[in-house]
Amino acid sequence: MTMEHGEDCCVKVAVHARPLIGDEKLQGCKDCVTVVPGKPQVQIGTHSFTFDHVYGSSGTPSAAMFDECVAPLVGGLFQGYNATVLAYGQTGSGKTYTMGTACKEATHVGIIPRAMAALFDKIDKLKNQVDFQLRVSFIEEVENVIELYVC
Ligand SMILES: Nc1ncnc2c1ncn2[C@@H]1O[C@H](COP(=O)(O)OP(=O)(O)OP(=O)(O)O)[C@@H](O)[C@H]1O
Repeated sequence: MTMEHGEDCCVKVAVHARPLIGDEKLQGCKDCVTVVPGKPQVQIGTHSFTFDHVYGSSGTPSAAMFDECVAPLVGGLFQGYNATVLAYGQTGSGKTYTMGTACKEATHVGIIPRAMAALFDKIDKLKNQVDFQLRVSFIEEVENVIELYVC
């Protein structure tokens, strides 16, 4: 698939490469994806792939990912822009972890709780000037069953 990217494109693609997890280490798996330092690029074998953003497994990628990719979209909501953030990847690649809907570790806060905190922070600052109405829906596919929650 070819996708135009850059400042002018309204679709941005960020990659979050996760480290090997317990079972993979036990099975002797080796990391095959290398994040190229200083570039939004991953290397697999001799092939390089460039994206809008690439985050490795060190540091606090979800904080940087939120600040660079999602915070501007939360700001845009208050200027009337719509935005969608979706996680795509094969099973076990880290979508739930990255989005933060299964936060078990206090040290890892994913994209959704960060977006909610930023949203309510902004609402709190503007609440004396504007009335806000919030509607939340949450959709998750679990073993081919789609669950939709609307609050
Ligand atoms: N960046 C990361 N650092 C450390 N562990 C991670 C990271 N990303 C994912 N993991 C771990 O990898 C495993 C799989 O991640 P996760 O459940 O988020 O995958 P998924 O893409 O949502 O899978 P599925 O599509 O099957 O629901 C989990 O044990 C998770 O804790």
